[in-house]
Amino acid sequence: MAAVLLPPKPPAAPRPAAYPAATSRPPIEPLITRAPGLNWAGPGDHWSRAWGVPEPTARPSAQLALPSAAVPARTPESQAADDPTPGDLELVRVSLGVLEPVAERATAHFYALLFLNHPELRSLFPAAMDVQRDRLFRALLAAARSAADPAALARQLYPVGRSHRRYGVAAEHYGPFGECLLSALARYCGNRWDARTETAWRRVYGLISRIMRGTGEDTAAGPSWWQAEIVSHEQRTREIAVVTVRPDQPYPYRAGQYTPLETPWWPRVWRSYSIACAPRPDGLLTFHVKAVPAGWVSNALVHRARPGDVLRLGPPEGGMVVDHNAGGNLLCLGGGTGIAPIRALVEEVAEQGAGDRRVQVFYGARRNEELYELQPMLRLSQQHPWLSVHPVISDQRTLGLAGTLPEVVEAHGPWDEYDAYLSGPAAMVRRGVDALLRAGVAGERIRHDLGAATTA
Ligand SMILES: NC(=O)C1=CN([C@@H]2O[C@H](COP(=O)(O)OP(=O)(O)OC[C@H]3O[C@@H](n4cnc5c(N)ncnc54)[C@H](O)[C@@H]3O)[C@@H](O)[C@H]2O)C=CC1
Repeated sequence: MAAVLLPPKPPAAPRPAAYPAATSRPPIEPLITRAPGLNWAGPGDHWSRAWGVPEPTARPSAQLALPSAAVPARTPESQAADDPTPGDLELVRVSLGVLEPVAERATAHFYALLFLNHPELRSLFPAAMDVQRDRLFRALLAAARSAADPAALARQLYPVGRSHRRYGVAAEHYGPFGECLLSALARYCGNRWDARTETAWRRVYGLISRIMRGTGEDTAAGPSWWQAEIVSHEQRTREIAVVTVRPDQPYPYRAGQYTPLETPWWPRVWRSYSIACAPRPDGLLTFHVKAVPAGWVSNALVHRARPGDVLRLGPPEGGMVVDHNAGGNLLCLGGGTGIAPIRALVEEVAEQGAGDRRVQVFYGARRNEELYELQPMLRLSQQHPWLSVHPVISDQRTLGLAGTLPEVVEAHGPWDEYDAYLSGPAAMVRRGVDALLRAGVAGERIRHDLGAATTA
């Protein structure tokens, strides 16, 4: 019943080589500057520079430079360059067991050391560290657990290395990260920390940082971020906006994928949004955004963003894509703004040719007025005889089918001849998967990117 992730294919339509530069606008004051308690790093930090200059170029690798009483015959630098031995991996595994119960305190100690000894690195992190706090440290620990399988480790670290590039992490930062990581580990491993354990961790961290630097410098993989100027901002309801942007260079993706997005109002805070259109010849991308309570990015996008403002996009992610060679019928459940990727999938089927496919879209909301994308979806169904669009309302009894999406779709089964795509609130997707399984859809034919796209 897990999502089936297909590898993305190159975009169908060729794109122009470059787009016009973003319109010049007065600088935006990040909202974080009005919340001094959140520790805003200030103008001139890495984020600010990221908006004005090209991506960082690859610099010579920095080696770990730790004061060490480890193994006298070897320098710390040369130890970090060795691959870990089976004995090293066992020592790392044992120390991870010791660290697990105190991971929270070790994390806090790691960041305290990092920001105290390297205040210039503070600006690589979001102003509010609540979500971020565990991320880097936990990612490093998770990577250390996988170090026995270098191929799996490389797969695990590839997206991490790529995303660190858009956070402004450069090759020379890996030395300070490693230095503080080892100090935090040493402190929280207590008397289980000795010279051999330190050497083992140096080698494991050396391996991790070599892979991360390699993926970060993999320019063949394309840019690690795009600047994208807002070209239209349509307020569909009080809380929902449809935002269209023009990336500064071609942005290859597949319908059904989502993109990490950063606004100038909340530097270094990235949220994922599904792209609500199939790749277009003019290269524009559309997003559906609902302002949710305490959602910094979504509120800024709905209530502040205007044409001319410039966002940053990360590379596309997600595998909720259609296999156009397979040709089966498609059943799509879009709940609320979860209709965004469903619309993109329908457009892509229209471009590629539906053939014998039938496509059934169940589009759910709590109230009539929240079906903000119903008219465009109905127009598509009038243009394409293979497409049916069914509005579903759960909290009113006035329009379309009555009930929650999972209930209604299950009642209209069986669906055993369909591939299913779900997008919307997490609870809806989970219940939807269960309902589809009961309605005869095979688990491997159910696709979603649960939890990936967000509106916060
Ligand atoms: N903006 C985007 O690009 C995307 C957004 N999403 C996610 O979609 C969600 C959309 O939120 P809203 O528009 O506020 O949706 P909503 O809360 O108004 O609900 C939309 C639909 O889902 C059903 N539903 C909600 N909770 C349910 C439950 N527990 N069991 C069964 N059905 C349930 C409702 O009955 C309604 O039909 C957000 O969580 C967002 O993160 C997902 C993919 C893309």
